[in-house]
Amino acid sequence: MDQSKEQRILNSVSYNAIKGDAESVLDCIDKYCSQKEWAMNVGDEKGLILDKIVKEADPTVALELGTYCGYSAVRIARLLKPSAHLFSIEFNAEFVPIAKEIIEIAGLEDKVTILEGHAQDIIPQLKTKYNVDTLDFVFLDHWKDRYAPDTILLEQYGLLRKGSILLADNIGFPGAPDFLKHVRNNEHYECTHYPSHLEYMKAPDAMEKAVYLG
Ligand SMILES: Nc1ncnc2c1ncn2CCCCCNC(=O)c1cc(-c2ccc(F)cc2)cc(O)c1O
Ligand SMILES: [Mg+2]
Repeated sequence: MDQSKEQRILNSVSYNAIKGDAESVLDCIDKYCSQKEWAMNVGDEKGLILDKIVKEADPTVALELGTYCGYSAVRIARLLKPSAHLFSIEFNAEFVPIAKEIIEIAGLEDKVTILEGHAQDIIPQLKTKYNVDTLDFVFLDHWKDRYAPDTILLEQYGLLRKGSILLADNIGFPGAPDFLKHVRNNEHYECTHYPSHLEYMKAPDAMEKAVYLG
């Protein structure tokens, strides 16, 4: 059976990255996906915006929706302080082992827990099953039409606190209009728009930061 694109990305990281060096893992994926095969990692340009917001948030508990190959999990986890942890939810069973391997090559396996399943099924379990109190930072990068309903779930399950920072990928393309409608002109959120470009392409894209005000 032919290997998948995601398996080929893992092969490239495994062969070219320096073990335990998160930066080299990111550089390897960005190089492969800009020169060989496009893939839906947040990428180097939007990755700098992600870095900036993670540093600003300095989260103790972070959540990512949509792990894919683990690129943004490595990007986030490499910036976390020693006591901090990232939960990343991925529903595609084929991607989970690949992401786990890439996160391990980056030496960040102790900082990241990948939870397999749909966000809408796992979010309700975060407090009871995963001992989460509230989330300091959430990166939304899964199905674009799930951003809004899953944000509402986070609110309803008391997982957001005054100052929790949400950052959403692909506000420009593929777009997440319902999410923008939910957080903008909403007294419970303070929003900031970050224009950028689609990963590894010239096409415009953007990210949206939404700070929960309680
Ligand atoms: N825990 C969970 N719950 C629900 N869904 C879950 C999930 N875990 C995973 N998924 C399912 C996510 C599937 C991938 C989501 N991301 C995307 O669909 C995505 C697409 C593009 C794109 C751009 C230009 C194009 F021409 C084509 C595609 C770019 C991006 O940066 C994207 O993030
Ligand atoms: Mg994305």
